Amino acid sequence: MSASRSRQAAADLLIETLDNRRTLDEAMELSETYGALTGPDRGFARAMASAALRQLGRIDKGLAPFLNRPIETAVPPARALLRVGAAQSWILDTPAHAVVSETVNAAKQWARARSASGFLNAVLRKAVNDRTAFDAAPATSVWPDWLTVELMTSLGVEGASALARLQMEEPDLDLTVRDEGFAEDLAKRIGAKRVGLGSLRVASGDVAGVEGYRAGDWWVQDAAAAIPAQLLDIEPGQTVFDLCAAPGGKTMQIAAKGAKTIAVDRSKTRLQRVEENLERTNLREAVEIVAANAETWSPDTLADAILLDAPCSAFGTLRRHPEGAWIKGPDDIARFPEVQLRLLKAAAGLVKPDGTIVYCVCTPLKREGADVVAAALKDAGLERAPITAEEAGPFASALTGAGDLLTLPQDGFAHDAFYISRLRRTA
Ligand SMILES: C[S@@+](CC[C@H](N)C(=O)[O-])C[C@H]1O[C@@H](n2cnc3c(N)ncnc32)[C@H](O)[C@@H]1O
Repeated sequence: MSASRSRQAAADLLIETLDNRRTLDEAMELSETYGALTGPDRGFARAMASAALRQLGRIDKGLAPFLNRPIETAVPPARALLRVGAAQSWILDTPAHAVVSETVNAAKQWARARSASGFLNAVLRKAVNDRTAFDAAPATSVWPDWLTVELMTSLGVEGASALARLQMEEPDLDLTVRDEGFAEDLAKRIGAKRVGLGSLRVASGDVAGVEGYRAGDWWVQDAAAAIPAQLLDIEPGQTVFDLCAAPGGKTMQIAAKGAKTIAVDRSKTRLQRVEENLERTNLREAVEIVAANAETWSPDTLADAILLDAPCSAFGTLRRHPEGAWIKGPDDIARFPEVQLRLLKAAAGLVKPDGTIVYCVCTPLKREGADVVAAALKDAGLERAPITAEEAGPFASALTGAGDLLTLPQDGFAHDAFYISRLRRTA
């Protein structure tokens, strides 16, 4: 019974994400079937849903030979259970008899799926014995076709393929340590590897169980996401604006360097996360939190430095949030370059002459990275302050000819894809 409940919960998570266009984190909050599970059943349900989302396009290609209609035409519970069954067999190596019997049982016990149980049984019995089409599907078919074209246009065929292969692996957990001086010691105690510019890496798992969580000694932040704030080169006491700050990963880095930090975000809900994160890490007093649109916000003083982590398509974080490839479409991401350019131009007016702006986006799409920076350099009173190989350290191979960073799998260890440019106000 509990084995089939975990299959039903995994399928429910897929319906919440793919049909109702929510993130997997939101789905796990909302799904009552998932919420009712405990212990290993809950962990297995999450693992099945996560594996299915991570390789969704390949799974659909793998199932296609056993279906006489496109999978999209199946009713949502049947479609979701098919994908859950395939993910168990082809990715999680669940024994064939358990895949078929427990996934079909899940359908029989689920009113909305009951009528599809015979169909599921027939398809899954074939699928567990034949993964040929799944194995033959190219890595880039983890994404919908339109996104593969987008990523190939920005990164080339090999670059996009490398990103897709990375998405198929379960990512580790990266931590940023509040007090850099304790990083080495903490790394030893929790058995972490040092990666990037001072991040610690542990296997993914229960975050709150890692030593130092409650004391606020560290926070979760991908090794590439930790770079932008490091490039600000802040002196203690300087005024730094963190525009687009929530949930506050980079705000904490800036505050931990002793800067007078103003964290601006237009989402009051997301600013609550900033507040919680600052409280937990004992950095709350160093930061003023402002709910405002950074395009029109007019503070009393100019900043010594600004970090602008602009809203973006977030396709550089698909290995952590693979559902992003399926719940966003071309129309959802079309507006970003204009918004990013407006925010960058606004930032140029908020920093002192000679002051630094670090612009970053967690996407490898050229039109949200290099193209936005090129447009701002034309008429926003900014010049590039190229990032040096010494500053980039293990990310040096990610430096562009112009001195920006585009962090991709080429750096030799897995991390998110970010575009980062450092600019200076000229007058
Ligand atoms: C990529 S996230 C920022 C992540 C954050 N810097 C961190 O490291 O944790 C982008 C943020 O921009 C905010 N945002 C989008 N448009 C904005 C605007 N016009 N003004 C201020 N914040 C904005 C969103 O609410 C979102 O929280």
